[in-house]
Amino acid sequence: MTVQLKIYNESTVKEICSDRAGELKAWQSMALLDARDNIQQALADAVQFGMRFVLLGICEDIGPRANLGKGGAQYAWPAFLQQFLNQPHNNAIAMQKVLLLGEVNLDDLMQQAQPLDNHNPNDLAQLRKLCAEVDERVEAILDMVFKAGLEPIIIGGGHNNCLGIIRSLAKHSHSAINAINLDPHADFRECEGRHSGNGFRYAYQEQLLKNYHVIGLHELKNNQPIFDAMQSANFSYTSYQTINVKREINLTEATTHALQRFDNAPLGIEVDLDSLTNMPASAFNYCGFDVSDGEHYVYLAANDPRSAYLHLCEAAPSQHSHSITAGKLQCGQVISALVNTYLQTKLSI
Ligand SMILES: N=CN[C@@H](CCC(=O)O)C(=O)O
Repeated sequence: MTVQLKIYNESTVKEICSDRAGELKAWQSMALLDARDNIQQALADAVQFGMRFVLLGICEDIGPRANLGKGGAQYAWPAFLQQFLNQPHNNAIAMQKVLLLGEVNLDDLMQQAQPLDNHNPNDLAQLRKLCAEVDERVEAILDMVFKAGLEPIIIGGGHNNCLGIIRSLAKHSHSAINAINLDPHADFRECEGRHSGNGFRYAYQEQLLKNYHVIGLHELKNNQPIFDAMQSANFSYTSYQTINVKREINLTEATTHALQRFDNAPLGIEVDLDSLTNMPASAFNYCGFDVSDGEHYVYLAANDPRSAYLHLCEAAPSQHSHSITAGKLQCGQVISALVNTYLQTKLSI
């Protein structure tokens, strides 16, 4: 299979970046892949040159739409880049260790998905088939990233993309993996065709997910079969109600206890941006966590030496109630804050 990857070069980056005399911006300190070479070799060379992290974008809303949800998740990655690349560079984060790889090439699939109406059963089935194709493309790129020994940060698109990431990491580590997820939804719906609400269920069915814990799962935003399936898989959660309503346990304790229960298998850090209050997303949430809670969760999980990737998904700038411009600013800033937290934490351990 040809790897469907749009590798960024200087001109891609310059289109969205600005400069200022007397200061360095993040983009001026980061590396791009030298795409003249074979990609796998170029990634290996990047490691030799001191790269540790890879930024990879996924510009799709096929998964959320295939889950009967709303579109717009394809705009999260460019919104993130606009903010993140233009932030000033200083000693707080060694951006020299960050490789801006590019984005999964999904242009053809997005084009096929564009006219489909998820209220029409035939179109819905087609969206789910396209989502399975997205899975394959995500997996193929991550195979190269993990093989090179790089740590990916995957941004944009729906939560469906956890499956491609988990398949790749499990293959690379020759074992099922563990995942922690800040999310009001378990995304453990039945395997009825691929979409953003069943990535962890498929991973479990494929025996790629050993243990799975959801932080902030909303007791009233998941159907009973999801709770039953989570229980029979022996997976766990700490509910939003337990943390924020009854306040029986705080976010720090909930996350720390969950991390302590995992074994030594590689760990995926998952954040559904709809866990945060007022984030533009398909499942817009007025009853969620603050941005600083999200940062704290990422900080705790990134401090765990088993953590192997960060996946930030479901933000959809076009779902902002005022304008897509306001949505891009909000998604860009919040996703950047989570990436900054991850990098600062990982670089300090
Ligand atoms: N990844 C999110 N899944 C949720 C929300 C669906 C939506 O409204 O987009 C779910 O399946 O319930």
